[in-house]
Amino acid sequence: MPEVKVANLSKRFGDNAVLRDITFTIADGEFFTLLGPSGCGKSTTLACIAGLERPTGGTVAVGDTTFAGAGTFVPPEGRNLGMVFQSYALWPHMTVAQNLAMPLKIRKVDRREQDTLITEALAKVGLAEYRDRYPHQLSGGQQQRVALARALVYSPSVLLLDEPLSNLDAKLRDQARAWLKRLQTELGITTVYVTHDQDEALALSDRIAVMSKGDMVQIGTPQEIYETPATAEVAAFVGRCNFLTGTKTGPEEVRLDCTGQSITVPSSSVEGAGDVGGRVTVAVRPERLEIVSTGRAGVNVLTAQVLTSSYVGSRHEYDLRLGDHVIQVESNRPGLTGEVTLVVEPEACRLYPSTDALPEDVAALTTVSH
Ligand SMILES: Nc1ncnc2c1ncn2[C@@H]1O[C@H](COP(=O)(O)OP(=O)(O)OP(=O)(O)O)[C@@H](O)[C@H]1O
Repeated sequence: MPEVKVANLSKRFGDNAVLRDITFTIADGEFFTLLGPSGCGKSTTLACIAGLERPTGGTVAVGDTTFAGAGTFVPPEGRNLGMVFQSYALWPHMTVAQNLAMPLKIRKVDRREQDTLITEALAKVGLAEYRDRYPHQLSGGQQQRVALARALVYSPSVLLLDEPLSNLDAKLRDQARAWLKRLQTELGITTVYVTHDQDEALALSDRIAVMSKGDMVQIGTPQEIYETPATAEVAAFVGRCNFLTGTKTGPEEVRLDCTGQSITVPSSSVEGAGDVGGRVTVAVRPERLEIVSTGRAGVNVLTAQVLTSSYVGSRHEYDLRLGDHVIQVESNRPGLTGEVTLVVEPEACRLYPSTDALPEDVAALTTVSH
């Protein structure tokens, strides 16, 4: 299977620049996810790879073939890419087998060969027995598998999936996610996946590309994206995160605005957050904060008040008041109320320049009125 190379891709709709200088290379067999909030340009990027949109600038190449750029534009039907979109768009008046036959007819595959390919594709998605059913006789999950089989039936070089699971209910979606991952691994097909669901991106991907307002913000493995987000915005978007503003008072010390207390932080920080005297945002994940027995001494011991608690099966989630801030903490300790002692391991903290914009809803969540 070939590599997918997108270089300096830009796209404008009239005056609106929706993609700016997007560059990434997807390796053979990789599961690569474009992740970001609604409107950031994920689907447009995928559409430029598919040939459904013509880029304003930059290049798109698969293997040694340039599909777009330098005066070239190959239409979608010339690209041999498999596509599945949010609405599976099966033809309702055709059986499963007839749905799968359509792309083969368009490619003028002979009838006997068609039959073999349809049987193979349905076996891949576990629906060999369903070839004569109509779409309305299938569950949502099964319809989505048929859509996938229809995209695989002509052996595409790359699979492009745009929110293919978003029409499924939560439980079915979890099952479909696991199934899709197994299938992709078995087939070893290079896959570009679009989602705004961070859990889905973390669970499925070999690498994730996080986009924001038409820019590529970070590309990395799920672990890199979650544990070392490049910006506070990525930290806020991928997983839950607390943000505390303060002033850097030493190479490894920040005085927090919310309590006036100083905490020890790692000496390494995101570029622009390193200068002593500068304003910073400290980001820390809820599961990296620890509620301990009162009276504990040591580094980064803070006092907070329990505002609310909720039991979510595998753990308890607490909203705590820390000075004039609300922070979220995950804990195994049930039934905590009143004052609690909190430990913030220095290594759990990540520092960003405080000018790093946070989404408004996150900023609003972290402040409490007195
Ligand atoms: N055909 C079009 N004409 C004009 N503007 C468009 C067109 N298609 C997309 N846009 C705009 O481009 C921007 C990016 O859209 P895109 O669909 O790529 O975002 P997205 O990240 O996939 O969002 P979502 O998750 O909501 O699908 C949006 O502001 C959108 O309104």
